[in-house]
Amino acid sequence: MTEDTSLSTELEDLFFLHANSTKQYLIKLSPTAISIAPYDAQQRNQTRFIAIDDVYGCLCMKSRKNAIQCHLTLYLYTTRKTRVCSTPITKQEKLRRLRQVLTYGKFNDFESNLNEMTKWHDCITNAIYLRRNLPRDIVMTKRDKRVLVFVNPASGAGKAYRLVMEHVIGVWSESEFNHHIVITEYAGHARDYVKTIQLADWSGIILASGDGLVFEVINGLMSRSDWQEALQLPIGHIPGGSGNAFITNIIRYSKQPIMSATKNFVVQAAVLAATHQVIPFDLSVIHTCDGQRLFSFLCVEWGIIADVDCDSEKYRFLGETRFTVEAIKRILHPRVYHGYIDYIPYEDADTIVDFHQISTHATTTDFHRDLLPLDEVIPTDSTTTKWRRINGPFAHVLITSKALISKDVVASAVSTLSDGYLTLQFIRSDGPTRKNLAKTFTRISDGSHFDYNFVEWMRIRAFRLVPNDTNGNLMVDGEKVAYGPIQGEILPGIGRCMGKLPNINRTSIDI
Ligand SMILES: Nc1ncnc2c1ncn2[C@@H]1O[C@H](COP(=O)(O)OP(=O)(O)OP(=O)(O)O)[C@@H](O)[C@H]1O
Repeated sequence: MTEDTSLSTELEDLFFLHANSTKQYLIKLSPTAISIAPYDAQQRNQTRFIAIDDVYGCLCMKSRKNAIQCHLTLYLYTTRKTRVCSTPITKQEKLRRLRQVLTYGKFNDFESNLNEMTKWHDCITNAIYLRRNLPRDIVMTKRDKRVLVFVNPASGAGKAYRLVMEHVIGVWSESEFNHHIVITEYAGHARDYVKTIQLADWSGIILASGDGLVFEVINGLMSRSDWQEALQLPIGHIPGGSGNAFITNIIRYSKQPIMSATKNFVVQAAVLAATHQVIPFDLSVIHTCDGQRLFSFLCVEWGIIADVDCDSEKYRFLGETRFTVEAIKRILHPRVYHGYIDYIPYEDADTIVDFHQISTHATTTDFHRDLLPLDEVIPTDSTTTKWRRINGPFAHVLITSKALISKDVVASAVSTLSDGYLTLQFIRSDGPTRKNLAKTFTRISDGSHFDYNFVEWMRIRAFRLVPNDTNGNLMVDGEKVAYGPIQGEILPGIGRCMGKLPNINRTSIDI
């Protein structure tokens, strides 16, 4: 990494790199980096740099070995290139959690050294805060507010609580991330809770859970009369469920590699939450045949994926593997889904719709730009309306607003968090269905199933899906809803999440 000389250095002083060492280092802090150079001028070519973007926390501690010295510990979460065994030339990007202890003892008494280190601590934490580039409203009113964290002890295989205690609390202590934990006591607890919170008391909401609690909280916030203000609270996610699509999409958007091991994935999400930026994400409004209006952040499933999602509930103890087990069963014994899909194609000009311009007195019914009442037939004459119709029968129907619907299912590879459209994909059941489904499920882990011409897909703005049967599975964000006609419409960029902008020029460090 080359130093950006246009940025002024804010602090500099002499440190040891650990308590026993006698070798001194000149350490400089700038708004973007910390440089560590041997004090001996002849060794200055050994200068190393730590990007502030890689530092998630910094704490002052008394040295246990020397009564007057004070440690300044930097906590880092950084990109490193590691060699992949099978291919000696290729290097793979890995995220590593590291500590760098800087020892300070310039003064002859501990208090003076501590005062100096407190100044360094404040400057470094301020530099981290500024790199987060938070929206003005949050900077002005919420800097010292706590984040409200819901932990669902029933999530996934019942592991969310343990994961939080073992891997999240430590990261948040190191980053001095101000939070308040509520352990949910019953289904619907988080929804009830967010309906009555004082919005001004909190700087965001984090769900340590699966996607079910994310869905519940979004819908709780949308049911408030001040829903517009409520939606301004950024939502974060610690993966604790069997499906953790919300945080997976957030990390994918940041262009970080998504950690495969559960512990590493949880640490990755905890660091991201503690250093988050606020990023918009798309929601869609959904009407179900029993008169409910729901807000979806992820997908509407019909056909094989809905059956896999719903009928794998009995294998919940298997965690994420439950989906694979049920998928194999369903591919071997495929079903046919009769009905039709009406849709409005998405056009690039649609992106100009800005829901934040809706007046503060607007109700959520103002969202319905294209939807008709569910009992009214949609006219699909192409000369008079934008609506189009696709007739079944189908084997697979999926409508998504994000790229991934679970950690290893890339439903639509090009989608981001807020691109202003839904992606409709389907497979008709008039071909070799078993073979087509097997091929699709083999390649859906990276989204390349779209390369098959039997997987039809398109970008849409609104849809109505009408099954002919009266019984079956329809899922919204993994939650089962009433079976029957269902419709929805995209609400571009209306939500805010705790994410990270992709940092294309990000440089790894070497310490
Ligand atoms: N203490 C609790 N006891 C029982 N159910 C709870 C409790 N707290 C929350 N719930 C409910 O558990 C449901 C599922 O939650 P969550 O999404 O966190 O886990 P999951 O189902 O394992 O994950 P996924 O939805 O990804 O499969 C939610 O609808 C939520 O209301």
